[in-house]
Amino acid sequence: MGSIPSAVKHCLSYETLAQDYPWLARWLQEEKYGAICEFPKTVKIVEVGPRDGLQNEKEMVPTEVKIQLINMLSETGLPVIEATSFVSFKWVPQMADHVDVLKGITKSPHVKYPVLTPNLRGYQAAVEAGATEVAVFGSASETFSKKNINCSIKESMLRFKEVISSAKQAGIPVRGYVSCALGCPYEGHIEPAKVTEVAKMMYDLGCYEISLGDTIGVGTPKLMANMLQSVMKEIPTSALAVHCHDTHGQALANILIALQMGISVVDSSVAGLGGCPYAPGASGNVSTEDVVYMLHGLGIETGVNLSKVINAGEFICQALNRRTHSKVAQATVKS
Ligand SMILES: CC(C)(COP(=O)([O-])OP(=O)([O-])OC[C@H]1O[C@@H](n2cnc3c(N)ncnc32)[C@H](O)[C@@H]1OP(=O)([O-])[O-])[C@@H](O)C(=O)NCCC(=O)NCCSC(=O)C[C@@](C)(O)CC(=O)[O-]
Repeated sequence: MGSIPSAVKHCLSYETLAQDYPWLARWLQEEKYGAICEFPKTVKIVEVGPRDGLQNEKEMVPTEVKIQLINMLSETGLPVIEATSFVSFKWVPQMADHVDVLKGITKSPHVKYPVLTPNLRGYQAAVEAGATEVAVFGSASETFSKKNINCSIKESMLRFKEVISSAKQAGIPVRGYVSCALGCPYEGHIEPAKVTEVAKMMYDLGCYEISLGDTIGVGTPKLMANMLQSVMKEIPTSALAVHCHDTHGQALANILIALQMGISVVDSSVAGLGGCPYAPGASGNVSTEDVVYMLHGLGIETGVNLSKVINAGEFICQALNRRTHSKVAQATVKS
């Protein structure tokens, strides 16, 4: 079991500790107390910029710009690029060109291009347009569920069930999102038990991966650890991802603790673009550039070429006439 600090031995039963906090137990097992605990050797980055990053833009972003952004990102080594969403154009006008985007991109055989599908109608349209992976998106907050997808959590599960059973028949993998995992713009604090319940329902329905979203970026590492600890009791760690918005500047810290707890899938957005139209106050996602920089600095492999991501970020920022939110890009690109 390695050397356990005597202070810990005296305060707590190590067995109880190891049972309740498996990630902490792993950490304590390190021979050198104080050494950084085991991080995953590789991390899969799920790039959500073209969808989450652009969905909240007020001015319509030309379809060709979206296509060029995805094509540039496809050359960076990113394994997953969320391309668009098959939602109602009345709800999210920016994603109305979903068919043209999905059909217009040059698909790399090394990249997956999932799209959001809130219901069977969206799923069918996505598949018709060539989608080979989809994502359903639920919420741990009842109010957010109603505001975002116009139905209760219970109703959303019925919709997801339809999508997932059709997808299963077609051999299409389905990812699941749980929004408001660390707080809700309408309800405030969300109990980890509620996040766990919703995540478990989606996992049991057949989502291969559950992405836990700090939709409005209110989380802190402590909240992240508490929430993950609860969810990990029900869902294998290898099937979990974190999706952090950086509203309060906590995203990298939250990701770091998630990595220390064994999470090896991280969502991020090029140039830190983003925000959900139904989550007032939410700022952009954590930037892909900053996540890649941190991961590489930790010696974690991503397969991603940082300078190519910075170029893609520069491209989209120029197209939007916007300064990048990525600190790494700001430090690297001389304007
Ligand atoms: C879910 C619905 C469609 C329900 O919308 P609804 O109004 O309940 O559905 P409805 O069945 O009553 O239909 C209303 C209209 O939408 C149409 N419709 C119905 N379904 C579709 C569809 N799939 N695609 C296109 N159109 C659709 C339907 O045909 C009808 O058209 P009308 O008769 O009025 O002309 C709507 O609420 C919606 O589109 N919501 C999407 C909201 C959204 O995209 N939010 C952002 C993504 S979530 C997010 O960003 C968070 C995340 C994932 O990043 C993680 C995190 O950060 O936490």
